[in-house]
Order: sequence, then structure tokens, then C-alpha cells
Amino acid sequence: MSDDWAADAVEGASVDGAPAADDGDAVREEGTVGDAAVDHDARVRAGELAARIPDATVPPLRLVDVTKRYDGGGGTVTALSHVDFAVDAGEVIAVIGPSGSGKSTMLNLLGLLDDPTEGHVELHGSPVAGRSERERTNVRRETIGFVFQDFHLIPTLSAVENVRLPTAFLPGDYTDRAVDLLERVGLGDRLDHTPDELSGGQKQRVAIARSLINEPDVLLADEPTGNLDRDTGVSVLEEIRTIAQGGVGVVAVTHDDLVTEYADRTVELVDGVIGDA
Ligand SMILES: Nc1ncnc2c1ncn2[C@@H]1O[C@H](COP(=O)(O)OP(=O)(O)OP(=O)(O)O)[C@@H](O)[C@H]1O
Repeated sequence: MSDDWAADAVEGASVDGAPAADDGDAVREEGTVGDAAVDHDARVRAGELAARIPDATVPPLRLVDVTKRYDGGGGTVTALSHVDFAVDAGEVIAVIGPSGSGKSTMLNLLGLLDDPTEGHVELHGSPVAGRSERERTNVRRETIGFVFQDFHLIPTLSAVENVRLPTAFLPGDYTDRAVDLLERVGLGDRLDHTPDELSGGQKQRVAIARSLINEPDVLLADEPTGNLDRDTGVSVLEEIRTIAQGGVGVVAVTHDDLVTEYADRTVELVDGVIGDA
């Protein structure tokens, strides 16, 4: 799983991934004559704007009665069974469960990297099914940030270069934003350090800053403290809490009790069935 995730996190976003900033201009140019045209123009733009602003009462990411089965040489495995799950803006959810219980499968579905066999994944209340691979990739880049146990930083790039990497093919220069994010996670004095010049906790902070470069609504974290000692884990989790306070929903798959201490709620998967822990 991590390879897919890593590819997505560090791959530059395509130009198609840029926000549709020009749509309003196109509409404005059409309605240039008379008050009626101007009113129409304003109404169209207001409607478009409303359509782009997420409804705060709708969870940014949701699994609705999701079942996932894998068919392989060894027969059919039901990895998830009738899972209902939603992450709200600003909450931190820990997902725990024994090995093989379906945690990675669930993260793959939440990350739009795989499709359920039954049920559906909703993004801001709209089903993801039926969208083209390109739409899905774009929407993933605009909506979801990924953080991994082993950081997945590019060793030859500095902290700033790693953080702005997902924007490589977007118009504009994201260096200032990358610097701001690194300052936010306490690395303002490590901007030009490469990963091997950083501690484990600092690397994870760079990875967290990178996950935020596209202003995601949801952060998906796979064992975010897995490679960190307890004190470093605490500081990374405090950072994650601060990010959630800014309105980002966080889902962290973990075996670490520390993560559950920092979570607003913990859910447990057992044999693909979800329940409160
Ligand atoms: N591609 C696949 N093909 C067939 N079976 C799979 C596939 N991926 C996962 N499984 C099976 O689905 C079940 C859930 O796997 P999953 O990787 O989601 O568990 P997990 O809770 O993340 O485990 P771990 O904590 O060990 O990483 C397991 O029984 C696993 O063997």
C-alpha cells in the first residue's frame, strides 16, 4: 500500500489538478451587455461559488456500507464488511485493529486509491464512483494529504524542496507557502537541510508540512509515530492536533496507544468489521 501512497504524495500535481480559477472569468466575459446580463452573471458566479464551498455539515470523507473483497489465488478474502465511517472536519480518529483486520484496506479506500466491492465512498457528500482516473487523481490531490510511517522524503532534496514537491507542475511558486508550513511545524531553521541532516521527528514534520501544501480537508496517516520514540511521537501528535484544530479531519491507522490518547475517538477493526474501541 505504501508505495501507492508514496507515489501520490510526492508526485507533482498535474496542471489539470489546479483549481478551476478561470471558470468565473469565462462566465463574466459572456455576460457583458446590460443589467440583466450582469445579474445573470452574478447569480451564475454565486451558484458556482456555493458549489465549491464544502457544506460544513457534510463529512469531507465517508464510507457508506462498504464491503471490500479480494479475489486471488487463495480464494476470496472479505477485508471489510459493511463498514460505515465518516471523518468530520477538525476531528482526529485513530483506527486500530490486529494485523489483517482491514486497516490498510480502509485507508486505501479513504485515499481513493481503490474501490469498494459494495457500498460507496463519498467526498463532501458526493459519491466517488464513476469519476475518471484523472478526476479522481485531481480530487485526491486537492482534498487528501498523506503521511507515512517512514516519511517518504526525497533524500536529495532540501526540506523546502520536499514540501513544495507536490506542487511541481502547478502554476505559480509555492516556495513561500512551503517555508510558512515548515515554520508552522517548528522547522524554520532547517529549511535547507536534507532528510539525512534531520532527526526522525523532524523528518516526520517535513512530511506533515508536505501533506498540507495542497490545503487538504483530510489527512490520512499510516502509523505516523511508528518510527519515532515516545517524546518525538508526542511532539508530532501535538502538531497533528494543531492541524486538526485548523479544520482538517485526520484519520490515523496505528498500533501506538499514544495516538489513541491524542485522538478524539478511536475505532477498531476486527475481521473487517468496524466498531467503537
Ligand atoms: N491485494 C490483496 N489480495 C488479497 N487479499 C488481500 C489483499 N490485500 C489485503 N488482503 C487481505 O485482506 C485482509 C485485510 O488486509 P489489510 O492489509 O487491510 O490488513 P491490516 O489491518 O492493514 O493489516 P496489518 O496491520 O498487518 O498491516 C487480510 O486478510 C489480507 O490478507
